[in-house]
Amino acid sequence: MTQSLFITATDTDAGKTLIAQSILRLANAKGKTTLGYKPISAGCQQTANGLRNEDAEILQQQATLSVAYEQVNPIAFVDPVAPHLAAQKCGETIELSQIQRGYQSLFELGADLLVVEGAGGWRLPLGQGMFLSDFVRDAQIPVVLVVGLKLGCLNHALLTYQALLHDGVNVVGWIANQIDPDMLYLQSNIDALHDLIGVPCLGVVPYLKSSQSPDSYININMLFED
Ligand SMILES: Nc1ncnc2c1ncn2[C@@H]1O[C@H](COP(=O)(O)OP(=O)(O)OP(=O)(O)O)[C@@H](O)[C@H]1O
Ligand SMILES: C[C@H](N)[C@H](N)CCCCCC(=O)O
Ligand SMILES: [Mg+2]
Repeated sequence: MTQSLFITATDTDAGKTLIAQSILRLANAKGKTTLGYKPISAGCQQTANGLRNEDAEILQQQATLSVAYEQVNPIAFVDPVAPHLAAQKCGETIELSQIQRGYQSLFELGADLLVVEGAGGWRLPLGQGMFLSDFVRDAQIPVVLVVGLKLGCLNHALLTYQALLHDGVNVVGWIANQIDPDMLYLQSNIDALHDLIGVPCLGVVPYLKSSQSPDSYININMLFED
């Protein structure tokens, strides 16, 4: 049975891709078969093969099962902005049904783990009164919340956690990810997050040099039954 996970965060640039690829690597190392899904990307390069987004390429490369780029990332925009605004500029609308179909087709491949990376934060607007969170809620995908550790993250983390609970999704855990190398009162902030968020912490990732891996700071054992 496929275990799906949706990686959300307190904000864009909080570390969703860093954590998503780490979870894939850790699952691969346990002998699991894996797939990644980045339903919507904004911030793409135009290539001879079409639009390509770095996050989606990373997820595609880390997965053990090989699928076409368009399956990993069906909806892509050039401009690195809110996707529904990029869509508007192109005269397009983002369809929830396309996101759902893409998810279903990957799910049916039967990997042990399917890691889905959001875009921006939890309540990402898709336009027409819809949100990416609607897809996650309806598909009942368990959620991991990445908290980008920087000043202001307590409010962002709590608002996101409250919205997740309000939406009735299964929050399997949260991961603290230090994105500000000089954050003051770092440990006190992490302690406050432990107090505020009522689900397990799956890891605390320090600020990393580009050559360093987050893998040893993350524990995925509780994501799997065996
Ligand atoms: N712990 C860390 N230490 C150092 N740099 C980090 C850390 N976490 C993330 N970064 C860097 O911060 C940037 C944003 O991280 P990342 O791309 O994972 O965020 P994201 O939440 O996936 O963003 P988006 O919303 O664009 O998908 C990247 O350059 C990444 O390498
Ligand atoms: C371009 C960026 N890196 C992300 N892919 C998209 C972030 C959208 C944020 C929308 C918002 O909540 O304001
Ligand atoms: Mg990302």
